[in-house]
Amino acid sequence: MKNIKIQYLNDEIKRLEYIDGKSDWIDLRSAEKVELKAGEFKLIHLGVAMELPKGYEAHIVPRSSTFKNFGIIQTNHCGIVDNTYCGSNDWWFMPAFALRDTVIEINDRICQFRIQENQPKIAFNEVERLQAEDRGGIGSTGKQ
Ligand SMILES: O=c1ccn([C@H]2C[C@H](O)[C@@H](COP(=O)(O)OP(=O)(O)OP(=O)(O)O)O2)c(=O)[nH]1
Repeated sequence: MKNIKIQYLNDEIKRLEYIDGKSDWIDLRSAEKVELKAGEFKLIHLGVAMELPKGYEAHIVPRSSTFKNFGIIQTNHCGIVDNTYCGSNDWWFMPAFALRDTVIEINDRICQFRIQENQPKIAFNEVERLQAEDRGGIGSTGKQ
């Protein structure tokens, strides 16, 4: 079990819930009423800021139903919340692009997140030519 310090924007925001035994992804809600026209972009306030456990980051993705419900896509596809994004002004946002006119109400569940351990430290060792057997590049296994 990990404990996460969390700050909410106001009392109106429904509190986050970890639902044991279902999906371990946690739904995030819009903290504002958002009206977007087709083709508009907005960083939608998610109403939370968190101090993630040491050595963890968070990944934010849309819910599967988000496009059907709201006609928006998350422009960064997967948002990464770094461990250092942990202070009182470090609010979480969903960067959203509307493909149709849409209205998102306060507390609508628009995306989801989970925490994940940081990768190990990495050193890049440059070589002239890799010696491992190659796969023939992208698309080499065909269509079916
Ligand atoms: O969907 C997202 C993605 C990121 N963030 C926050 C957490 C993250 O730690 C910070 C910066 O994200 P990132 O490093 O991906 O963005 P950047 O464009 O490189 O901004 P910065 O200059 O702040 O690093 O923004 C969100 O709230 N939502």
